[in-house]
Amino acid sequence: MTEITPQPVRIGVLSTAKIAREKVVPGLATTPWCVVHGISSRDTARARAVADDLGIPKAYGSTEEMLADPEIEAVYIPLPNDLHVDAALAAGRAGKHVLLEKPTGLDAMDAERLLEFPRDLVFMEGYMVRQHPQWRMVRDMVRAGRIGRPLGVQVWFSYMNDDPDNIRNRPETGGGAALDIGVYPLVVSRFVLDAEPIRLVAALDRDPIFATDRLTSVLADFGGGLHLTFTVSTQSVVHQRVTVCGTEGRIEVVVPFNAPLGGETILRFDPGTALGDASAETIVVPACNMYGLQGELFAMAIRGEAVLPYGVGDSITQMRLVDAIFESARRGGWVDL
Ligand SMILES: NC(=O)C1=CN([C@@H]2O[C@H](COP(=O)(O)OP(=O)(O)OC[C@H]3O[C@@H](n4cnc5c(N)ncnc54)[C@H](OP(=O)(O)O)[C@@H]3O)[C@@H](O)[C@H]2O)C=CC1
Ligand SMILES: O=C1CO[C@H](CO)[C@@H](O)[C@@H]1O
Repeated sequence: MTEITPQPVRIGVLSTAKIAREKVVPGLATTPWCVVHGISSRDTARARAVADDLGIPKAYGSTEEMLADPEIEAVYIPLPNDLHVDAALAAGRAGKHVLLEKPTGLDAMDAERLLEFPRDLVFMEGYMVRQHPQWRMVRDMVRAGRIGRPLGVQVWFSYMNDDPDNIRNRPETGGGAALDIGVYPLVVSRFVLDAEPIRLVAALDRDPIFATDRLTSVLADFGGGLHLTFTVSTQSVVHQRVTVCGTEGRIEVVVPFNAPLGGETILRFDPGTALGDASAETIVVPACNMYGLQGELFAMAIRGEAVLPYGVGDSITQMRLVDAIFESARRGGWVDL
């Protein structure tokens, strides 16, 4: 049988962001479904230098220049969070499909503007964790009843970043723990539990200089005796771990969010018959590049070879949850969703 070679989707990368240079562009090179054809920057020389470095044919000195190029079919948007929605809408107006970095924008009102994104173009948000097989495995195990009746998800996710110039430490660029990483516990628990939170309560601590939330803890009630608890921090020892617990077992996701690219990852399944980790079984998840898998799904959807399970509606839901975190912290109580 002849194998059909896809016509690769020509993607333009909208900025020389660190995530683009270090992870997403190399990830996109792992799939035959797309090719990075151009990169733009506020600075033409920077775009050219990064293009040469990464083997990208075209470089542009502005977003507008790249969006005007008919050779670019789709764009990947790794801009500061406050620029996400405007850039996605501009790309849509130019007829380009969009892969938008998380979080969608600054808040739900910002995200709702994406309802104007053309329906005949593909829109995908870059929650790369949903493409990692380790999360598919966890969801399959939960669905198969391996942990009995699910009761809750517990998450810690933190890093140390005290650089005042970093977009994560600037309120005007959508900085802070909730927006940068609080979105991940929400997205993975909604993914593995196949359920939505009905209310939440949150506490947060703001950096006195940056004014961003640097330590944010949330209890989200999914109803029916199902809870998510998480803490995220931008100024803590680096750590990330997720435990999904049920009546008959628990699954620990050892590197849940920044899973190594091209390296194995580990899940631990523990039926809880002995204390500590004594009864835990180690499950090795084969190496993969989740940014490559994400780009492949995006490109396949553009070519009509895949249907995306999430669209703008899901992005708005995520941002409503983040809004509720801030509202709860402000009001000091439960917020119904
Ligand atoms: N999914 C994931 O794993 C990750 C996602 N992200 C997301 O990607 C996005 C970018 O993050 P990150 O790579 O850390 O950010 P960077 O600060 O490294 O990159 C942002 C880029 O945006 C461009 N830019 C345009 N206008 C501005 C402006 N006014 N201020 C600053 N930069 C501007 C700059 O590129 P230029 O100079 O070329 O114009 C800059 O390099 C964020 O939304 C973040 O949440 C980040 C890391 C991982
Ligand atoms: O989305 C992201 C992936 O994780 C990082 C933390 O380790 C974040 O800072 C980044 O924005």
